[in-house]
Amino acid sequence: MSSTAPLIIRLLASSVSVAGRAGKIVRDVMSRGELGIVEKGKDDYQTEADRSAQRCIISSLSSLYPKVNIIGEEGNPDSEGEIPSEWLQIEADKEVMLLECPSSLQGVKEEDIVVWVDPLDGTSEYTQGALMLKRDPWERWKMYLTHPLISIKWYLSLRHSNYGFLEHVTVLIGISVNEKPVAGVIHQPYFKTMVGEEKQMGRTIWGLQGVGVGGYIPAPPPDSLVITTTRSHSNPVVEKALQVMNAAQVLRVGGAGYKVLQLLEGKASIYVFASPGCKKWDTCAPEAVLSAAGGKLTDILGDFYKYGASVTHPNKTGVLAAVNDELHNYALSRIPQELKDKLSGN
Ligand SMILES: Nc1ncnc2c1ncn2[C@@H]1O[C@H](COP(=O)(O)O)[C@@H](OP(=O)(O)O)[C@H]1O
Ligand SMILES: [Mg+2]
Repeated sequence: MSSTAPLIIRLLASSVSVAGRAGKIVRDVMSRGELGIVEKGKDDYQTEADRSAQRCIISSLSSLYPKVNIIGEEGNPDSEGEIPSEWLQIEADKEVMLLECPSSLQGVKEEDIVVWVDPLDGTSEYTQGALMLKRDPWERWKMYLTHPLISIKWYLSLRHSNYGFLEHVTVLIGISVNEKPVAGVIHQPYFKTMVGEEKQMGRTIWGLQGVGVGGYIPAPPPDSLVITTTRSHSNPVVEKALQVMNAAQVLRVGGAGYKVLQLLEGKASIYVFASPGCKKWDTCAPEAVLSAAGGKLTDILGDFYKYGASVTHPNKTGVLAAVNDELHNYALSRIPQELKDKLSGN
């Protein structure tokens, strides 16, 4: 890797590369079929894929950037010993290495940076996708019996299912400088593309403040108002905030990363989640990519989250994101004050 490129460019290029490696780990765990689901808290689960992908990302980035503070969703992977050598990714993405660093980020030092890692955003969708992959009904039933996330009603509806939920899964790496997300990576391990006759799995979207975004084809917002929100963590307050938006359609999908992809690809124009639940690792990379594309991500009160090393992890006052300032202002103006008070604890 050229050591003359500015640090932010090298770190973003390494993050693009390691996100792809982590995505392969996510697919490999699924192919082996043993997900190793652990319940971390209410409606909060972790699998072998979350644990291994995080170890790959943190070990690789910290071997290259030892003074950068890296915070991951799954705690401290150092306690689990050495990682397999094939997980250590030290290559940097060649295209990102060619980017021009904006002058405001040229002098950034490792000590100024906090990296937020969500190794597998959309864990509910990942585990539910695993169930769909079991084509043998007996195998499915056995997995269902050990599966804490799925209701019997949902299980019975599987007859007409497809593998769609796996597309909601993303690997998120957000780079913040002086508390602000300035660069980010959203990798989609199950995105399928055809390269000639060959099917290729996975794509990586990146964003850099002052430069722009890459890895996907941008599209304008839909003509009518389409809102995207959670499909697995709803509650009455979340629903109330959706009702007041007057939307033509509500798109319920998994993961903060995938919801921001809906905005970037012109499938929705606003992302509303009026609830605590998301954490800094869920929103750092999506915020960085969305703002590099001209959008805005804040809490439900319209305030930006801060991403310094000492902040608390939960995003207590929800998420409000839009493809541009005008739609963000619109959404903010629709949220009733009593709902804002409720979330901010007033
Ligand atoms: N009520 C809740 N409890 C736990 N986690 C929540 C939550 N609401 C949102 N989250 C987390 O925020 C992310 C996006 O959620 P959602 O898909 O519902 O929009 C998910 O990240 P992970 O999948 O990485 O855990 C999810 O776990
Ligand atoms: Mg997440």
